[in-house]
Order: sequence, then structure tokens, then C-alpha cells
Amino acid sequence: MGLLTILKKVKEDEKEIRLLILGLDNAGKTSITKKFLGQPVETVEPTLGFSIQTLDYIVRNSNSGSREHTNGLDSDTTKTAATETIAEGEQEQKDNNNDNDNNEKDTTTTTIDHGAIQQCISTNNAVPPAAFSNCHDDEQLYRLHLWDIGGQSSIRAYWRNYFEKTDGLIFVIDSSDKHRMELVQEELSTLLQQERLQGATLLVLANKQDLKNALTSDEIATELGLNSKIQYRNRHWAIYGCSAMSGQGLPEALEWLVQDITSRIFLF
Ligand SMILES: Nc1nc2c(ncn2[C@@H]2O[C@H](COP(=O)(O)OP(=O)(O)OP(=O)(O)O)[C@@H](O)[C@H]2O)c(=O)[nH]1
Repeated sequence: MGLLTILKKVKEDEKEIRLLILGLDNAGKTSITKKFLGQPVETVEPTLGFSIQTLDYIVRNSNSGSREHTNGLDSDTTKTAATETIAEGEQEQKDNNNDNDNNEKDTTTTTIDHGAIQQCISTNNAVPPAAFSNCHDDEQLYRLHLWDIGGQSSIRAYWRNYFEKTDGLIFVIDSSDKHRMELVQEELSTLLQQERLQGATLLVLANKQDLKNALTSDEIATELGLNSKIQYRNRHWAIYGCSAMSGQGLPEALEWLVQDITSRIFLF
């Protein structure tokens, strides 16, 4: 069996993508998830368990430009390293039911496309109409399952219960929380050593760029060693500066993530 065969998971027609959203407490994971869904972000509560949201995301094929969009990857605030993915190890199937009985479980489905998400994020309007789900010939619908897991230290021990079948890891950082950058670096490094996350695309979101004392995404990339550490060499990753408050940076980041995952795991 060739490496390509191992890497390209054929997911039949379902085109489902599982995204795991992790990061320290107060990083902005829930706010970002809400922004993706076009929901107001003014009032968010700490996540004491997890929340699952579903987002239908439409990608337009080459003729309509979306697939060809470069996402501003050459901009000052963004760095990418696209390398060959390492083979996924044999993944032991584990039951995702975990021992955190008090978990919040919230499931919502929203239909959206890239153009819509831009509008949604910038205006906080209600989610776009379901008409978006009626794809044209040049469009492909992907169903994103967003798993937002609490980041408090007592909950981090349970993160491992959610690793299974993760296609993309969104790691959110409070860019103004300079004192905890070392802890951030340690937590991310530990995550990337997990066998069940070996094949996952990594999107680092340097959140809270609206705050004056926020580190830039370049500074955070240096703190994390994204360009220097060996563990990132065989990983598809990107870092985007963003703000869950304004929505800045989020559409491009999500588009990059979906593009990377879909080109990696779907054959058709
Ligand atoms: N200024 C600013 N504040 C933000 C931003 N994103 C989130 N916040 C605030 O940061 C706090 C934490 O946001 P959450 O979305 O709850 O963070 P979380 O990572 O889900 O936190 P846990 O559930 O504890 O893991 C809230 O007060 C948010 O309003 C941002 O981009 N800019």
C-alpha cells in the first residue's frame, strides 16, 4: 500500500470534517466558534465540558476562484509550512464517551459558505439561509464538526478523549497572555506528540489581535518554534493572527484549514 493510499482517507460521499478546538482557558475558543457560526460573542461563559457545533461549508471549485485563493499566506501576519504529511499510525478505536459526566453537549447545524462567513463574521448577522446548502455543479459542500473543549487546567486532562478521527486541530492562543506562552508551547508540543493527532492539520490562531499588548503571529510563531522545531517539519500547519471580537483573520484561516484538509483526505 503506497503512502498516498494511506494518507488519503476516502470518506465516501459524506465529506465530513472533524475539527478539534483546543487551547488554554480564556484563549477565545468559544468566541471563535460562535463567530464562525455567526452568533453574538459579547457574552461567553467558560466551557466546563465541551460543545459540538456543525457548520456546512461550501467550497467553490477553480472556475469560481475560491479554491485558487491564496489566503494571503504571504502576508506579514501569516506563515505556513506545507510539507508531506507523515503516515498515520494504526489508530486504536476508542469510545469518545468519557468520564467527564458533567459535559455540556450542544449541537447546532449552520449552513454557510466562504462569502457568507465573511459577511457573517463582520456583521454578526443571523446565519445565512439554508439556500446555501443547494450546491451548484462547481461547488462542494463539507460538513464541519467543531468540537470546542474547555481549556481550564482541570479539563485539559480530558482533551485526549476527543482526539479520535480528528482531521484538523485548531489551537487558539490569547496573544496578550505573554506570561503563559511557555505553558502554551508545552501544551501544544504535548498534543502534537499524540499518535491519534499525527495526521491532523494544525491551524494556530493567534487570537485577541485587537488588544494593544498582543504579540503578533510572527512573534508567537517564534515562541512556539513553529519554524525551527522538528515536530513541525512533517506537519501541515499555519498560523493566523485573528480577533474573535472583530472577526479579523478568521475567514482566511478557516478557508486555509478546509482547503488543506480536503486536498489531503478526500480523493473525489
Ligand atoms: N479583546 C478580545 N477578547 C476576546 C477575544 N476572544 C475572546 N475574548 C474574551 O476572552 C474571554 C474568554 O473567551 P472564551 O471564548 O470563553 O475563551 P475559551 O478559550 O473558550 O475559554 P475556556 O472555555 O475557559 O476554555 C471572554 O471574556 C471573551 O470575551 C478577542 O479576540 N479579543
